[in-house]
Amino acid sequence: MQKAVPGICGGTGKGWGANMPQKNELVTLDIIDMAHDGNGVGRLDGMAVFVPASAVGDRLCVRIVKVNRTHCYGRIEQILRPSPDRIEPDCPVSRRCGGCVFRHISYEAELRCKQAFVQQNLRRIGKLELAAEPIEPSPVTDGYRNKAQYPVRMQKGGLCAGFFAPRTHEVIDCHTCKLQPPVFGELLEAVLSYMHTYHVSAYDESLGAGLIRHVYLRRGHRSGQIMVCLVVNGTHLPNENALVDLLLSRCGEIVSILLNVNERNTNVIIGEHSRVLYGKPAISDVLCGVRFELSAQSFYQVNSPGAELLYGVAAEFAALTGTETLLDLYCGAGTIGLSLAHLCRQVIGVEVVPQAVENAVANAARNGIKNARFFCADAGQAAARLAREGVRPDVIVLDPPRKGCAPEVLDAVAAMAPRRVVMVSCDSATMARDCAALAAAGYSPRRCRPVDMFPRTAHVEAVAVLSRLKSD
Ligand SMILES: C[S@@+](CC[C@H](N)C(=O)[O-])C[C@H]1O[C@@H](n2cnc3c(N)ncnc32)[C@H](O)[C@@H]1O
Repeated sequence: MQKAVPGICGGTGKGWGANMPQKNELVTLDIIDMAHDGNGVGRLDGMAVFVPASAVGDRLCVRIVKVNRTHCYGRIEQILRPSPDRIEPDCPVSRRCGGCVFRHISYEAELRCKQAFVQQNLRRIGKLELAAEPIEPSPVTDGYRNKAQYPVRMQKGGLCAGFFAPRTHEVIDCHTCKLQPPVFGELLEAVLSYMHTYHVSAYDESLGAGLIRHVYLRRGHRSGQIMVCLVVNGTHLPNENALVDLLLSRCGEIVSILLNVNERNTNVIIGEHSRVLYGKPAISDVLCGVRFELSAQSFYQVNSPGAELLYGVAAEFAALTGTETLLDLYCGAGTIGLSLAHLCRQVIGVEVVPQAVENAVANAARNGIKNARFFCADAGQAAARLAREGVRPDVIVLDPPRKGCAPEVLDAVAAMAPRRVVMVSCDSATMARDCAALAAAGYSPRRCRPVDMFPRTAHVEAVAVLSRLKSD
């Protein structure tokens, strides 16, 4: 336990003993670990204190800002002795926007944290005795995002656009983000200037009124093609031609300008229907040597050089020989399956978003890939149906959203008895849980390797492979 140090951080000097820390008290704290959301962790009488923007090795004067029964939260008042991992943060809003929780430590230190997060999840959640292989660093750590979704709101009498502050719908006004290419900031400012000129309103979620909700931008990393999609609480915008002319005058890489209609009271950003204001309904990009068409609704990994690494690890773990049937569940626009199609006999892809499936089908055709077919269905229902129909894939790739696989998906996967299951996941906690469920169903987790797809943020991707214990 660290006692408050009188004089240094203005603490009371009292020993904590069995006393609970009190809100607003100042304590001296050594940071000894990192939590999965990027907060540093210190201990007061065994009670965990979570401190944003701290680093292992820091000695801090911390103000207690929230006390719960088992843990509390603190805010740095003074750094008494800095961690050797510390660097000067290079973003003025990183603390407030909550995206880049690691801007204050070196990338090497961030990678060590992420390696430990994945390892802890395998052990604590999955109860798996599997050593995570060394993390693959991202080839790029800034400007890597190929997609941005800026909320637009009226705040304090002015137009604001940027990012939601953590756990709120308060918009942090920020037009440039180090994780995004600079052209995204220029396009956002063009939209705001159009809104000023033509008095176009921003969405007000408390009233369900106002027009522009989000500015959604996507840029093909290899192709350079840009999509500008305005998510609108309505079907039309004033002076649409002026908006198009302004955007095109600011950026020569735009191939698609869309008006996406979202009139629902929902946190889901993109609505179902889009109208083309200029160019094409989709952009294209090249990933792993395959050209992909991408609509606004289609999932596409946000860090393209990182995605090539990720898919490379998935390919290594899938160990295809050319004879296999590969089932790609949660396939998005078909990126994993199509990048592996030349290594197997056939690919079956399943995805729930219709526009992504349309993209996947078109992507197979435009790349001359004839051994891939795609279904629009819920992964659980499709897997159960394929299992009932006697489809026996040799390898199944699972790349679910953050919440992981539904139990019925894992049951159907086990019923199809593939030789190997490759799990690709952006949440190693749910991945560990799902690996444990497959282990209970007769699969042995063999390897796991983290891949850092999201530098400077708390997120990390991981790939695992499990093989069937019983061969029949
Ligand atoms: C993490 S993304 C992976 C997509 C693709 N494998 C890739 O790397 O681009 C997860 C995908 O699962 C889809 N999805 C979410 N829930 C689903 C469900 N219940 N059934 C099928 N697909 C689902 C999402 O639309 C998204 O495309």
